[in-house]
Amino acid sequence: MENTVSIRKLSKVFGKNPVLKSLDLDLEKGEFAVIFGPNGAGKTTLLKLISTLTTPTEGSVFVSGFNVVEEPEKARREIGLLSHESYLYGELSAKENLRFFGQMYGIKGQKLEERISSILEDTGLVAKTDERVSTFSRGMKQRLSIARTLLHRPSILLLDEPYTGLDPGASLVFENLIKSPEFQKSTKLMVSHDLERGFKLSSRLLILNKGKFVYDGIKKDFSGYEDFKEKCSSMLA
Ligand SMILES: Nc1ncnc2c1ncn2[C@@H]1O[C@H](COP(=O)(O)OP(=O)(O)OP(=O)(O)O)[C@@H](O)[C@H]1O
Repeated sequence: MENTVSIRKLSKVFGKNPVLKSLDLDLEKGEFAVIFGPNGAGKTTLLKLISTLTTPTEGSVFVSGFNVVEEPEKARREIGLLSHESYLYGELSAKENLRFFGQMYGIKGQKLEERISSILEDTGLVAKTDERVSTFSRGMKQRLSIARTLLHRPSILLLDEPYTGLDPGASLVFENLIKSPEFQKSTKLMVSHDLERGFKLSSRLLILNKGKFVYDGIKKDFSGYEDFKEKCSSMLA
């Protein structure tokens, strides 16, 4: 099976702080993996490295075959990142924001307009299409962030604590979208502190602790969530 994320001997050092220590990871196409781990383990740093927001100290990351350091633009087109940061422009309308991001991802013309209409509908934002984002409620901004993440139909979804910032309505929109046929085939890597939700959604479970994977297994190895919690919670401290 094709690997859509391939990480080799990846290390990241901030100053004198070694945050990620020679990580290896392969994600197969369509896999839904969740990374758990204590505060400061390096989870967000790992997602930032995959999404080209920061660069490795050592090692390599390939996204759908593109080296994130050598071909960051091509790698970025493959990725949708949903995190606490909305990356939206307050002075632009919902549509203008999506146009901006769509163009950045190389989508143009009629195709872009169709994608924008469709994702605004999916996220329940049609009535807000031409309104400035600075006037949006927090929930509306969250919905638009989801739209921005999914607009270019990324093959890889990187989800950094996606539920932390989402209200129940936006959570539902998000879950329905990632379970939809369009995104079922995309590879998903989620970072979460919510063990139960992460366990339920994913097929593969990873635990990162002090910059190293201390567990890498599949959900089927456990009889259920309680079993997972019992066997793995000691690794999360
Ligand atoms: N830009 C940066 N400059 C310096 N240190 C950083 C930077 N970004 C992260 N760090 C440090 O790297 C370590 C790992 O941070 P990271 O945010 O990746 O952890 P995390 O596992 O996502 O934690 P949490 O669960 O608390 O979000 C921390 O010690 C943090 O202070």
